[in-house]
Amino acid sequence: MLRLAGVTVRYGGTAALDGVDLTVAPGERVALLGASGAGKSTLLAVANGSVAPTAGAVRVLGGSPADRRVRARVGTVHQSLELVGRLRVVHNVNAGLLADWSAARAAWSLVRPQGLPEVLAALERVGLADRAFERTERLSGGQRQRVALARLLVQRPDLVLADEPASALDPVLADRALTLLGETAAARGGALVAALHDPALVRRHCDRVVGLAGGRVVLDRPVAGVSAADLGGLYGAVP
Ligand SMILES: Nc1ncnc2c1ncn2[C@@H]1O[C@H](COP(=O)(O)OP(=O)(O)OP(=O)(O)O)[C@@H](O)[C@H]1O
Repeated sequence: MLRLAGVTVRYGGTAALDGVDLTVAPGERVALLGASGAGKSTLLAVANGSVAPTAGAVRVLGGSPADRRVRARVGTVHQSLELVGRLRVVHNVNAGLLADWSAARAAWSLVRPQGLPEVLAALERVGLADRAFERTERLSGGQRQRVALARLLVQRPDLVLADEPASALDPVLADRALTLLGETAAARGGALVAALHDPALVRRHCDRVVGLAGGRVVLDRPVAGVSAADLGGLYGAVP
């Protein structure tokens, strides 16, 4: 489903990833943990093809992550959300369907939202049906995070990548968001890889923990085998 072999990403003198080997199988729910700057976002960016490795090889769903057909099957909740603030919520959610559409249909969707029943159903699932026609920039940070989640739901990807998808959500909504991400991956027999900081969410929603430090994998274990001391090692102190 996802395979990184000896992947290094350099930004000038900094190695954001340094010789990372990682294989994720269908059905797995993997939590990426690590301190700020450890390389979590870079690993997700390499997996969705938005960053090319300086060295090493990446295979996603049997192909290259740069391949347009592969990218259409990979859904990402970005840390920066990647929403267009002046567009209405429905238009941003619609973008999850774009890969399946012709250019003409995509352009027309900006005038008249296409796939509306699906879009509204996704907004209902994230608790935002009543904000569907509002300008996205008027929503709170947590509401915007749920718009990005709804966009991923309508995309129905095989591989779900999420970069701190619950960082702006209250505990109940965070739990719901992780449930939806896991269900979305499971619906297509896929996998979930999520950068998370909350150990409680990790324990409830993931099977495996991959810990990064300084761009290297320093921990790779089933979640049941991860101790508070392991987490302390990743973050420099026991949380
Ligand atoms: N576009 C970039 N240009 C230069 N350096 C970058 C860039 N993106 C990331 N880096 C560097 O790569 C390293 C890893 O960054 P990354 O964003 O992957 O960490 P992270 O674990 O996701 O951190 P956080 O938890 O703060 O989001 C950091 O040292 C960062 O400064």
